[in-house]
Formats: sequence, C-alpha cells, structure tokens
Amino acid sequence: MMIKYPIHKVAKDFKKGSKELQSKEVMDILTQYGHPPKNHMQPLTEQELSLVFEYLTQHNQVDSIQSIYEDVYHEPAAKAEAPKAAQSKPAQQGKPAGQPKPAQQQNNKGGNAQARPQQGQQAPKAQPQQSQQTVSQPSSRVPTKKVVDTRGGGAVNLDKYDERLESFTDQRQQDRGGKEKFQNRNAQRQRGRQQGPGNKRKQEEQDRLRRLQLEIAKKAPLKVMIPDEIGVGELASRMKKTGAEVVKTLMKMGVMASLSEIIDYDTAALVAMELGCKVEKEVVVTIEEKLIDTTEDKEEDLIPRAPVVVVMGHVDHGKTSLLDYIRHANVVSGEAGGITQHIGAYQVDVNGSPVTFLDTPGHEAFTAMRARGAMVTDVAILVVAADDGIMPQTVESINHAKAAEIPVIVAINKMDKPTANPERIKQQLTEYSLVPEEWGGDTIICPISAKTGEGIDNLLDMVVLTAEMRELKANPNRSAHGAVIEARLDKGRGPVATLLVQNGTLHQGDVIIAGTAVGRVRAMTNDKGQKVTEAGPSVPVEIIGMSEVPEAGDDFHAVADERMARELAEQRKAEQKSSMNSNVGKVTLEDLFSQIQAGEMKNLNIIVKADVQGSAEAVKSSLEKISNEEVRVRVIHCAVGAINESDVMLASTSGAIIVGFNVRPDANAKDSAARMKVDMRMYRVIYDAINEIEAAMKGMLAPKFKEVDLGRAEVRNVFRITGVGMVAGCYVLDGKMQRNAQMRLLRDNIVIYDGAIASLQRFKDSVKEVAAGYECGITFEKFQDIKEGDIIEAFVMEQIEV
Ligand SMILES: Nc1nc2c(ncn2[C@@H]2O[C@H](COP(=O)(O)OP(=O)(O)OP(=O)(O)O)[C@@H](O)[C@H]2O)c(=O)[nH]1
Repeated sequence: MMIKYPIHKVAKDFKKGSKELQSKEVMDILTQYGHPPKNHMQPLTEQELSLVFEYLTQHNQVDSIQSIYEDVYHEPAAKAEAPKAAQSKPAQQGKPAGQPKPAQQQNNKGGNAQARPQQGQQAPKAQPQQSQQTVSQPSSRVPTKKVVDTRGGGAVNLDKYDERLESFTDQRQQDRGGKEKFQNRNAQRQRGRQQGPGNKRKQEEQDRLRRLQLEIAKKAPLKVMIPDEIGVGELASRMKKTGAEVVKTLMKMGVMASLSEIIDYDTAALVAMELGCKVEKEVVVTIEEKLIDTTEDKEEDLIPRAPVVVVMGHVDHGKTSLLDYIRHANVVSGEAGGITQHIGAYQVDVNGSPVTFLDTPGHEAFTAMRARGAMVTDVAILVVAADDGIMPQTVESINHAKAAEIPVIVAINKMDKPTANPERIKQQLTEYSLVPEEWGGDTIICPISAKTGEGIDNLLDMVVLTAEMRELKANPNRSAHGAVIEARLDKGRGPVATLLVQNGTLHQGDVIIAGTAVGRVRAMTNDKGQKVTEAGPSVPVEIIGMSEVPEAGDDFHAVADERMARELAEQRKAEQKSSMNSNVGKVTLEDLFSQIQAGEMKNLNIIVKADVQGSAEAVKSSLEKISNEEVRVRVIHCAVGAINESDVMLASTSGAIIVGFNVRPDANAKDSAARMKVDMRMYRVIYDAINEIEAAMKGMLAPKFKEVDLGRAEVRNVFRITGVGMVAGCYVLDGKMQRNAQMRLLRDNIVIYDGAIASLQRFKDSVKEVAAGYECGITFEKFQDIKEGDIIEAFVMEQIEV
C-alpha cells in the first residue's frame, strides 16, 4: 500500500536540533539502493521508507546498549529537578503523529532532560533530533520502560524493589482466591468496555478456553467405562482419543482391529490403560437382572432337598405302572382320599426321605426343560421290560439322560414274567456304556415288578442313595424359582400350571413370571389335592392366577415388582419374535465349515436313524471315523426306525444334524424340524453320507441340489398285469404325482425303493400328472415288490443357487 509520505517530509521529520537531514540525503540513499526518486515531493513507498530507516539505523549505531542504561541511571538526581523542563520539551518539539519515536522521547525526557547536553557526544544516536535519530528507536525502548518507575528519586536499587514487588504480588494472588478472580473479572469487564464489544468477546472466549484447558488438565487421568464388549470407534470416543491412536495401540498389542470391530473388555481395558486412562467396568443392568434375584446361596443357608426323579423307557415297558405303584404304595395313611389328583408330579416318602417324581407323559417335557437349561431332574430311572430288552426308545432315553448328565438307575421290569431274562438286558446295557455294578461298572440295576411290587422298595432306596451322593441342597428362605412341569387352560379356572419349586419358597399371593406369562398365585394345590399356602424346594404344586398359559419347561421366578415383570414378559415376547427366524445355535451342513473356522464348533453332533440296526451301526462308525484335528464327529444317538419328533427335539437341544439312512421323517418330525430349523439329511448310500459330511467339514460342500416334494399317494390296490408287471393302484393324498418326477416307495417310513417312475395312468390313459384326491395307477422301473398301504412320495431335485 502506498502511504503519502513525501521525501521532504521524511527529511523534515528526521530534523533534530541543529543538524538537519536534507531531502537530498534521503534521495541519495534511495538512489544508492536502486530507487531513484524523481523529486523531493515524491511520496515514499513503505519499502522505500523501510530502506531509509534501515540505512540510517545501520549508519548511526550506538557503541553499546550499556551506554543507554548509563544514560538513564547515572543521573537520577537530575530527574527530580527537571520534570517540568522535561515535560515542556515534547510540546516544543511537536513531532508529527504516526512517528512512534517522539512519544517515546516524551517519556525519556523525565530522566534525560538535563543529561542530554552533557551526553550529547557520548550517545548521539539516542538523540532523535540529530541526523542519526532513527537509531534511538530500538535503544530508546529500554529507558522508556525504566522511566515508568516514579517510585523514588534517590539512588534506589530498583531491581531490589522489583523483586520484592513480584514476590509480594505472587503471594497476594495466592491468598486472594475468589475475590481476586471477581475483581479481575470486573477489571476485565471494564477493560472490555473500553476496548469495544469485539475485543470483549474475544477476551471472554480466551478466558473460557483457558479455564476449560485447566479443568481438563485437572481431571486427568480420564476415567473410561468399558462394557463386556465395545467397538474400537466407541472406545476411542470414550477415551477422547482418535480412532487411529487406538488402532495403533491395538496393533502394538498384536491385535489387528478396524474401527468398526468389536473387542472384548480385557483388550479394551489394556488399550485404555496404555493410553493413560483409568478403566472401570461398565455393568449393564437388564430388567431381568434387576427383577430376578440370582445371588448365590451361602453354604449355611442351604438345607437338603428331595431329589427329583424322572422315569423313562420304551413304550409298554411299564413306566406308568411303576409310577402308579410307587404313588399308591407310598401314600401316607389319611391322605388316600386325595390321591385322585394328577398334576404331573408327586412327592412320596421313602423311609423318611421325600422323593419327587415327575409323572409326565413320555419324556418330551424332560427334553423341553433341558432345552431351556432348566435342569430339574436329579436322577433318571430307566425302565426296561425284562422280557423285551433294549428297544429304540430305551436307547433314546439313555442318550437323553447322558446329554443331561444325570445318573441313570436301570429298573428291569416285569420280573414276574416267566420269560424275563435280566442277564440278557444287562448284557445289552453294556453296549450303551451302562455297566452293572456286579460286573465292575457303576450302573445300579434293580430287577422289579410293577405288577407285584417286587424290588420297588429296593429301587427307591437306590434312588435315595444316589440322590444323597449328589448332596442336593436348597435355600427355602428366598423368593421361589423353579420350572413349569405342565400347563393347560382350564375352562373354569383359566391358566393352570404345575410348578416344581427348585429353590426358595413359593407363597400364595406371590407375583411370578414364567417365560412370557406373568401372574399372581391366587391358589395353590399340592399333589394330594390339598390347598396349600406355600411350597418349598422340590415340592410340586398346581397354581392358578397366571395371565396366560406358560410353556412346559419354562423357568419361573417369584418377583417383587409386578409392573417390571410385565415389562420383562413383553421384552421376552419381542425377543422370541425376532429369534423365530434366526437359527442361532443350530447347525447345518452348509454353515458347518464357517462355524469350524470361527472356532465355534469343536464337536459335530449327529443323530443317526437307519432302517436296520446293521446299517445304523455302520453309518455311526463310518461317521465317527471322519473326525479331524478341529472337529470331533460324535454320534449322540443312533437308532433304527423313522425319524420322529423326539429325534428332532434332541437334535435341536444338542445342536445336532440328523442323518437318515434309508428312512424318512414322519409328518410331525418334518414339521418340528422345519420349525426348529434342524438340518435333516437323508441318504441311501453310506458313502454319500460320509462324503457329504466330510466335504462340509472341509468347506467344500457343494449343496447343488435340494429335494422339492411334489406330493404323496397311498397304495390301495396292487394288480399284476401281464407284460407290464405290478401296478400300484393309488390315491393321491396331497400334492400331485408327476410322470417325470422321482418316486420313493415307503413302508412304515422306511424307504423300500427309490427310483424313476415307469408309467402314470388314469384309467387307461397315460397322463402327465394326477392331483390330490384322484386315483391313479403307477408302475416302477425294475421294481415289483409293491404292497397295499405303501406310501409313494414324488419329488424333483432342484438346483440351489450357491
Ligand atoms: N406282568 C407284568 N406286566 C406289567 C408290569 N409292569 C407293567 N406291566 C404291563 O405292561 C403294560 C404296559 O405298561 P405301562 O405301565 O402302561 O407301560 P408304559 O411304559 O407306561 O407305556 P406307555 O405309557 O404306553 O409308554 C400294561 O399292560 C401293564 O399291565 C410288570 O411288572 N409285570
């Protein structure tokens, strides 16, 4: 920017005392440095002015800065005498504004006025009126500061004063605290008012920033709350660090994680500590945790409780007879009138020790309970008919008990029958690793007769003994917790549920939550049909008062807050809904490899069902052989017969895959498998089964085809037609029969034939397809052994998009 400052003015301004700076001198300087001016009226540019100043400064150097100090301090005596003279001088000089120098000189005068004439030669550069006046600009600053001291005129050591003053103010500042702050603020405000609104805001902003920084510094180290799992990005923001810093720290620890990745508490805590933060674990309290008391009981609060026993076994081997016998035989006199009650569980007295029996049809409830982790049974009695031996359901029961890890007591029933052969049964049991005690094993075997009652006392003694060994204990002095054994909707009474208290005591009037059902216990009835007001550990009771029917196997808890319980029930309902479509925890051959890779899979559980025992065993041993370092293939259940609902339930609770060899699932099993998302694989060639599972374990499974069912037809008549062979006269039950489809002939759900269809006819006409509700004639290629009652399944293989 051009400033209007002509050469002659510059020269004039530098005019001091007798010596005068000529315009020509200024012009010479400029010419010398390549800026020849046209005339003395030419205004100087900023650069040119700087050049002149620079030149004059360079050529009018003082010898030493000391001389200026001397200049000031050596004549304090004169200072007091000539203040007025000093003051008058600047007025006379009348230096133009914009020149900093004259103003400084004004101050100077206080101490220098008289000294100047004497020191004129000594320090000419300090004299602004001389030609070298510009030099005084830097040197004049020092004396200027000193002149401010008007604290005394004598030879006072001002330095000493300064020191004292500084220490004094320091002390005062410390002592004053808030008052000072207040005053400072006032002072600032005043200053701000003088300075104008813009400056004021700026000042306040700066103050606030300073205060903030101070606070942050005070707060260090930063405390971070870390939950069980946290995203790297979230951790960074909680620590007020950048994501890059956290990722870098993780890398140093050997953890490669991006910002979006989730890390566990331990890793996160290490990172936080590494970055200088104080770590605290964030505990997320769910409604469930708030509502349900899960504190561990103290040893001194525990008292022995009755064992809970389940009776299992094959159909018609005598489960019901045994349970009935025990119930009748052990009813304490006087209670006989109330026996009629059947609530799904009852308690009997065995020589002074109470024993609770679960009396539920089949063992579905048992599996369902295990599925929900509500382990209610302590001992299993396996009933095997002495005249029949180990049957498919016996094996199933053994496997269920094994999966639940409960001790099994074998009751060899029907010992009264002449055909009873207990030795054969003992022999068979060893095949399922149940070795009798007399043979050196640890399985208790009790020969009994549910008809005559023979051996039942001994069986009960054994149950009590086994239970005693388990030292079953509970604390009756806390809110009740247990399992729902049975539940139904009663027309008159509303939802009715049989609960087995496992710990604590259930009282009439308690609020309970069971699964998604909430309610208040309005009335309680025990297994003898008597009204009770409380039920302790291992006691089964039937209750009314629930808002809806809970599910058998659900956990129940007595809680203090009904409103919160309802909230929890709602939450559970929502969770149930969302998990309906997900198959968490379920295994399919397709995702087997990814589960192995993720380290989630150590054991691949398989349930084998086959048409004959020989092939079941062969499939089992072949499959177990394909275990590798990462995964062990475990056949948890191997049996003969169609795949039933119980198999599907076992598969669902154990995360198993069902392998069917020459068998098919029955209708219920099919539905359950679809609902529970259990993977069922059917094979007709043993090598196919092995190859497919092996391929799945290696991640090379090519699930290219899937079977699509078309329909089912029942064989109602079989004709022989010469030249054609056997013709199946069928009725299409559902779906349709299609000529180009694959057919499978089932007899009791066992696959008899699998192959292509030779002809499909309606009366005498060959047709493409026959719909449900119509009759048709079917012949197979190379298969004649068709029988009435056989089922024909039609299906096509469809390619799956991988
Ligand atoms: N001789 C003899 N018959 C028995 C004995 N125990 C049971 N039975 C008979 O065997 C049949 C089946 O008995 P249940 O008690 O119904 O057998 P279950 O195992 O409960 O049968 P499901 O309920 O169908 O699973 C009945 O006819 C009983 O009378 C026994 O110890 N001796």
